[in-house]
Amino acid sequence: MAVIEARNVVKRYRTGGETLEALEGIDFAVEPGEFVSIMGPSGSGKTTLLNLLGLLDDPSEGEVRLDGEDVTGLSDSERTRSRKRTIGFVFQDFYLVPTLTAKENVEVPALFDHDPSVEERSVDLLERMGLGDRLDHKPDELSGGQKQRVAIARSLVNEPRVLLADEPTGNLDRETGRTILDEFVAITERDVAVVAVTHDELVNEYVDETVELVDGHLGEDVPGDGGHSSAPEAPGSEPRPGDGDRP
Ligand SMILES: Nc1ncnc2c1ncn2[C@@H]1O[C@H](COP(=O)(O)OP(=O)(O)OP(=O)(O)O)[C@@H](O)[C@H]1O
Repeated sequence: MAVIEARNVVKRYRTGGETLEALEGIDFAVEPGEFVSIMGPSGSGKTTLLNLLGLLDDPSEGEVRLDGEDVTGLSDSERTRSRKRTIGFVFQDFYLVPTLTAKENVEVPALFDHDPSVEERSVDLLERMGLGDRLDHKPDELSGGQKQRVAIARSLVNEPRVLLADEPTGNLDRETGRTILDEFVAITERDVAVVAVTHDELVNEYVDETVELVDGHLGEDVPGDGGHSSAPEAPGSEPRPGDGDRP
């Protein structure tokens, strides 16, 4: 069953007396462990769709389902709870807190849970991302790719089942982009679904499927290269730093 699904979703924005239909009836679903990219020209509705899938915004019509349950009618607090339990976000600009260390940044989404295991989870995630020797570095002491990996670790701290990423390789050089995409593939191997909005063709070497958005419509689905099962340059199944410590 799909972990997250949009059914016939329409999104209209009203500004200055005008109505713009940004999404015109979208059906989209992602299964656990699937890696899907959403591509399309600027203004085609990609971020709008990602925000709806991430329960950051409500559709004007249609349904968004988490684990088969329609979440469109939920109250704000119920929706926040569902979002926190199920969904992690990776933003293009990282949004790390400059005064906090890498370890503290990863702990931020779990801060109010008073969960004593959060520090251990943070260290574990950063080690998995190959940042075991950068735990106490602040963002301005890290490279772009390292910052992105801290942001990915942070998105995973509440053990989400879906990771939504907006232009995850947008600010990175190619080699660092590949490292990040390898991380995503490794995450899907833990049954987390990954949805990435992107303009970057490199992403398509790694995904199971690419969907095209054009003017608020979905075009044809294109099977990806299935990086995590076949592409030799996508070694998602290789051991990652820190994996050896895991049971
Ligand atoms: N809050 C808003 N209010 C009014 N119009 C909006 C709002 N957000 C987006 N739009 C409009 O909806 C359409 C889709 O925008 P969206 O940001 O989803 O596109 P996108 O495909 O992510 O674009 P890009 O690749 O440039 O980020 C655009 O025409 C945009 O101007």
